Order: sequence, then C-alpha cells, then structure tokens
Amino acid sequence: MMRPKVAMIGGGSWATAVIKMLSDNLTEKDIYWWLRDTEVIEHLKKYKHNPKYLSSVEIRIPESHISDQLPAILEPVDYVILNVPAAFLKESLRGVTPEMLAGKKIVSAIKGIVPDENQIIGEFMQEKYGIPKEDLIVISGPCHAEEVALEKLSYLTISSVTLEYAVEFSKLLNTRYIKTNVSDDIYGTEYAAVLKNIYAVASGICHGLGYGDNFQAVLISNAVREMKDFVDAVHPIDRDIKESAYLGDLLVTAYSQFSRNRTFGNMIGKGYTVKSAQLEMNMIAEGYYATACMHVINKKYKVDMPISRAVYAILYEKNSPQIEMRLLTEKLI
Ligand SMILES: NC(=O)C1=CN([C@@H]2O[C@H](COP(=O)(O)OP(=O)(O)OC[C@H]3O[C@@H](n4cnc5c(N)ncnc54)[C@H](OP(=O)(O)O)[C@@H]3O)[C@@H](O)[C@H]2O)C=CC1
Ligand SMILES: O=C(CO)COP(=O)(O)O
Repeated sequence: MMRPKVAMIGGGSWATAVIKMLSDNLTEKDIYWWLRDTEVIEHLKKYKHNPKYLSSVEIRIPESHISDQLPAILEPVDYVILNVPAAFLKESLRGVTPEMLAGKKIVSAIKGIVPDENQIIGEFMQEKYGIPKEDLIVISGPCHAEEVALEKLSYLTISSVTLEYAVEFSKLLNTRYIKTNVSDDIYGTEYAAVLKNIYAVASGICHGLGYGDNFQAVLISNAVREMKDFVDAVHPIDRDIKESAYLGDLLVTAYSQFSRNRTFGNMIGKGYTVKSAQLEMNMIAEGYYATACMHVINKKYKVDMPISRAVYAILYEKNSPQIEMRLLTEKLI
C-alpha cells in the first residue's frame, strides 16, 4: 500500500487517543475524522484540540479531513476505524451502504455489543454490511485513553484472521509509547473485551459496597475463569487467557482509577440508580449495555456465569446490590 488513508468514526476519548497514536506514528498516512458534533468540529479546526475529551491532546489533521459528513470521510480511505460506543453504532452508520464500505478494511476499536442485534461488531459488520471476515481487524488490549494522552507505555493487540492485515495495521499504531502484538482470534478478543466491562462493573459495585482488595482479587480470579469458559464455548480454539488482550484488559479495567465501567459500578454499589450514575458520568460505560446483551447471547451457550448474572440482576431486575453480591460470594472460590 502506498500511503495509507485511515478514517476515524467517533469523537470520544478512545477515538481521540487513537488519532494521537496514528499521528505520532512515523509512517506517512492521511487521517480523516468523522464526528457527529459540529461545535466540536469547529473547535478542532480552530484550536486543534477536542474540547470534550482528552483536551490536552494536540490534533494535527488538516481541517478539510474533519467533518460530520460520513460518506465524504469514507470515500477516499483504505481503513475505517469504528470507535463509537456500540449502543450508538447503528445510529452513527445511518445512511452508510455496503457499497460505501466495499473493499475497505474495517477496524473495530469498540468494546461492546450492538443492542437489539446482540452481535459483536465483527459479526454485525459481516451480516449488515457484507464485510468479508478476512477484512475485519480488531484493536484490543489494556489501554486507557487517558494514559495514551500522557504517553504512558501501553500494549495493544491487533487481531485479524488475515494476519498480514493485522501486521500492516499495527505498523500504523506503534509509537514510542505504544507497542503492538498480533493475533488471529477476532472473536475471542472481541468477546473478552465485552466481558471485562461487565466484570469491571461488578468490581465497582463491590468496591462501592465496601468490599476490600482481598475480595476484589477473588472476584477477578473468578472473572477470568468465567471469561475463559464463555470465549471457549463461543469460539473454541487454543488460546492463552493470560495474554494481555484477555486477562490484561480485565485487570486494568477492574483496578484502574480511569475505568468508566468500574466508576459506574462503584456508583451503583453506593446506591445511585442506573440513570443517576449515567448522568454523573460524561462518558459511556459499555458494561451496562453489554450486561443485557450477554444475558440474551448466553441463553444459546448456557455457560455458567455467576458474576455476569449477578450484575444483570442488579442493573436490569433492580435487585439489591447488597443481596446479589452476598449471594455471589457463596459461589466464588
Ligand atoms: N476510553 C477508553 O479508554 C477506551 C474505550 N474503548 C472503547 O471505545 C469505544 C468508544 O468509547 P469512548 O471513546 O470511551 O467513549 P466516551 O465515553 O469517551 O465518549 C462517548 C462517545 O459516545 C458518543 N455518544 C454519546 N451519546 C451518543 C448518542 N446518543 N448517539 C451517538 N453518539 C453518542 C459521544 O459523542 P458526543 O461527544 O458527540 O456526545 C462520544 O463520541 C467504546 O466501545 C469503548 O469501550 C476501548 C479502549 C479504551
Ligand atoms: O477498555 C478499556 C481499557 O482497556 C476502557 O474501559 P474502562 O474505561 O471501563 O476501563
């Protein structure tokens, strides 16, 4: 490929962080950015910073490459990075046809499930847009946008069944502070990233209820087993769940002060309602939506998932967090 052209779809903190990586990476490339908010676009063009997320990051993209007109952003590019919370993916792609995406590599940076469809992003893009499995790429791994802004060393896993595409794309992200590795496990890495958000909500709820670090360690040990049982049931291949795309992402999200999902769970544990916790945050906790989707998806696989079940009972059946977590403590080892 001569000079790669990459489109970012989404304007949140992770989109801003990945734009920074692409800009700091030394491979010559053209970056295009779609955001829905026209005021943010004006600000970006005038002041070169995103006023809403990671506002310290300097944006070095030509003004003409930033727009709320999705077809124009998609037209010239080779790679399309999907980077909106899964709950807003359909809305963000409204008006996009399979023809507009044909021949492009579709990169999911999303860690969530498309509501109503109950599909991970790779499945959704294959089914709704006819994207061949071979053209899908997944970005995962333990990496908070806030630490990217601070240029703290972080590791990403780039997955594709076409390993050569994973390698090619990873070469656009490597920087002084970003290291990448590749994998062909597009389903396992996507599902693991979805599940870790649910476990981070559980971790936050327990913290909010007053459980200590000793218990958190047991919770997360059980969570990694639950994660393994589920991804092995959905896509049984030989994988090491201790790799950073699986266990690593679970650990960072369950313990980091930057975790959206843990913060959300913590508020639920402290007695906030779902609505008030969501209003308190200016960011999206994917785990809230994923909990309902996974509940439906697991009706097919019937994996024993006591932690996910407890979070579902708290968030969607309005059961008491105290009681549900006490019941859960009886099931952990
Ligand atoms: N943040 C992180 O560190 C990481 C996030 N991810 C994943 O990246 C994806 C994007 O999340 P992230 O960047 O964190 O999101 P943020 O919480 O930072 O930002 C929220 C995004 O959602 C958009 N949004 C909010 N409400 C709506 C709506 N009603 N319709 C359409 N869009 C809406 C916002 O647009 P607007 O500003 O216009 O309201 C904004 O782009 C998620 O799947 C997340 O799991 C993955 C790795 C790390
Ligand atoms: O996926 C993430 C970090 O790898 C971000 O999710 P949280 O903010 O919930 O931790």
